[in-house]
Amino acid sequence: MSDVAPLDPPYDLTGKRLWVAGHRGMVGAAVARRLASEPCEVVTAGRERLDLRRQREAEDWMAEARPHAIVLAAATVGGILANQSRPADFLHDNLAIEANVIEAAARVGVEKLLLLGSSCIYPREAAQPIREEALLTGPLEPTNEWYAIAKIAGIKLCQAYRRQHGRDFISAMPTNLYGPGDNFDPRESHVVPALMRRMLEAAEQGESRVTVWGTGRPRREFLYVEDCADALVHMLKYYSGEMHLNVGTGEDLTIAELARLIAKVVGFEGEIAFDTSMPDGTPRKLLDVSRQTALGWRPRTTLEDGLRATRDWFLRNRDRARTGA
Ligand SMILES: NC(=O)C1=CN([C@@H]2O[C@H](COP(=O)(O)OP(=O)(O)OC[C@H]3O[C@@H](n4cnc5c(N)ncnc54)[C@H](OP(=O)(O)O)[C@@H]3O)[C@@H](O)[C@H]2O)C=CC1
Ligand SMILES: C[C@H]1O[C@H](OP(=O)(O)OP(=O)(O)OC[C@H]2O[C@@H](n3cnc4c(=O)[nH]c(N)nc43)[C@H](O)[C@@H]2O)[C@@H](O)[C@@H](O)C1=O
Repeated sequence: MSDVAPLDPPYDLTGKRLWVAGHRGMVGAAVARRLASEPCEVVTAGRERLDLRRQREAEDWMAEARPHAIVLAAATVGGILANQSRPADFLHDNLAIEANVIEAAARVGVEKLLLLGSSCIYPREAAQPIREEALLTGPLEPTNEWYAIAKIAGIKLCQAYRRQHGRDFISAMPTNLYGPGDNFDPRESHVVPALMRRMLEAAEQGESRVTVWGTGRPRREFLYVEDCADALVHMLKYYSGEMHLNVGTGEDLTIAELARLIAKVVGFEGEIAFDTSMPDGTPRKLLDVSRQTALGWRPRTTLEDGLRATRDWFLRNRDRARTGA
């Protein structure tokens, strides 16, 4: 038995103004696409006008836009190497964005706010599958502790504003995501876009070998971003509570298995080598998705189908995808 049940009646999006913060990013763009089929208005502002690390800019925008609800998908985001090499950016930027948006939202009386966290908030050695209660029960994974601390602070801000000011601010902890709009820059990216691009280019150039970072033994769970966006909209409508909620598939695989699947999807037939001088990161982070299931949501896209759709998006959008070029 789960301790969550869908809100009845749900939070009604009809006629509401929803601000998607981070609408040009992979998740924010998918949320904006998903909201197009809801009876609400989506408002957005680009970073050139609104840098959410600046409190004044966040406050001025909130006073002007007056959203009823917010999906906070703006963040400094990156894969294992980006996290390791830019600890100050990952800690400072994310703390500042969360604090500024949440405080400004509370001031103007925003009805509902959904904060995006990440499965890296959990202890490195958490029991698998990871239940929400594992938060703050042990040491974090060193490669991403800076980012994790900021995301944990975000969860706590939502809880604190709920307790002190009665705000319906909730938080979602998605597993590793991938899909259209992902970052394909090799130093910044997560594993799916990194390997997809490396293997596509190797196949195109007739290379016989690609290198995968680490031992290939860590296990990861991957959720297609369009499914994630659907889960987030479901949460907005059907969830209210202090507890952060896991968002995932409940299934994982090793990085070596993922590499073989990506090779199949992009048509790379050469050798897959492992560079063990690169970090493995967390050995495993499989989410327990019982609460998500109890809320009435489950994912639709298989990993192989999602990888095919991501490949097709990348091939169609090479000129505008983030590649670090
Ligand atoms: N990708 C993943 O695997 C996972 C992501 N998440 C979470 O989902 C959320 C979105 O991630 P994702 O879409 O992958 O990341 P992206 O890097 O694709 O998008 C991040 C977005 O945030 C915006 N942004 C960053 N800094 C600022 C700032 N200072 N002011 C205003 N806007 C800013 C970016 O704007 P611009 O376009 O101008 O750069 C961009 O639109 C994050 O909170 C992340 O933690 C959670 C689990 C896994
Ligand atoms: C979503 C999550 O993302 C980050 O954590 P992570 O799960 O470790 O993310 P990752 O996708 O970068 O790596 C997954 C695994 O894959 C291996 N791997 C192989 N080859 C490549 C490769 O070429 N690039 C990358 N990036 N990883 C590779 C890599 O060594 C690791 O074992 C957090 O920092 C944090 O930001 C967070 O929340």
